[in-house]
Amino acid sequence: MMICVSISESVYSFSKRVQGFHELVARMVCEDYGVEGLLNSVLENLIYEFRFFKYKPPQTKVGEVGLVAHTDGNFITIIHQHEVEGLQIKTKDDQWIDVKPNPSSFVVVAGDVLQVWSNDRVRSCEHRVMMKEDKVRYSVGLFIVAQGVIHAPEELVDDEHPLKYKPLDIAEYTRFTIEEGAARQGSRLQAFYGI
Ligand SMILES: O=C(O)CCC(=O)C(=O)O
Ligand SMILES: [Fe+2]
Repeated sequence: MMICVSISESVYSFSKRVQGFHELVARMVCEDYGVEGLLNSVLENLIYEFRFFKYKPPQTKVGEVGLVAHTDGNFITIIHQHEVEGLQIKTKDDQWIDVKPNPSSFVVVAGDVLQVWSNDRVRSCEHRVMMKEDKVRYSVGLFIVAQGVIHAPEELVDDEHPLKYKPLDIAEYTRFTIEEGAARQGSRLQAFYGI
């Protein structure tokens, strides 16, 4: 029982710190696009889900897929890998690059909802897990999830950036991403909007 209490306290305090880091990232995004006045309304509409992942060592060969390529359907995800590598990010020129684990580093992954909110200024990032070492792999992620209906603020719509997406109903999009599953080829956001 004591162990449970101390684990839940540790998880809570760790996730609170990562939440603080996310708030900094959100501030940087808003400042970068000249909409710092919107920061509070963006943050107010978010909830935080902390998830733990455990990947078995590769069953047949080293270099097995642990998690298929996908973009996250939420706003932003912050990932931390514990010791064993595996996370890969796809670059703009379609190259997969390894993200090496480091005790003090976190990976900030833009999700589909940030792409909609930013009117395509920030693109959701394709990533996957490749099991390259013959070891169990642990990672944690703080999934920052928007609620309600998300649309690009008018400040981010202009002649150079015409409105790209109709308002996104998060509940409807979540249902769609669950039905499509992570294994779908191509962008779920594009499929949802039929573009
Ligand atoms: O385990 C990881 O490093 C990534 C997990 C992930 O991308 C996800 O659950 O969406
Ligand atoms: Fe992901």
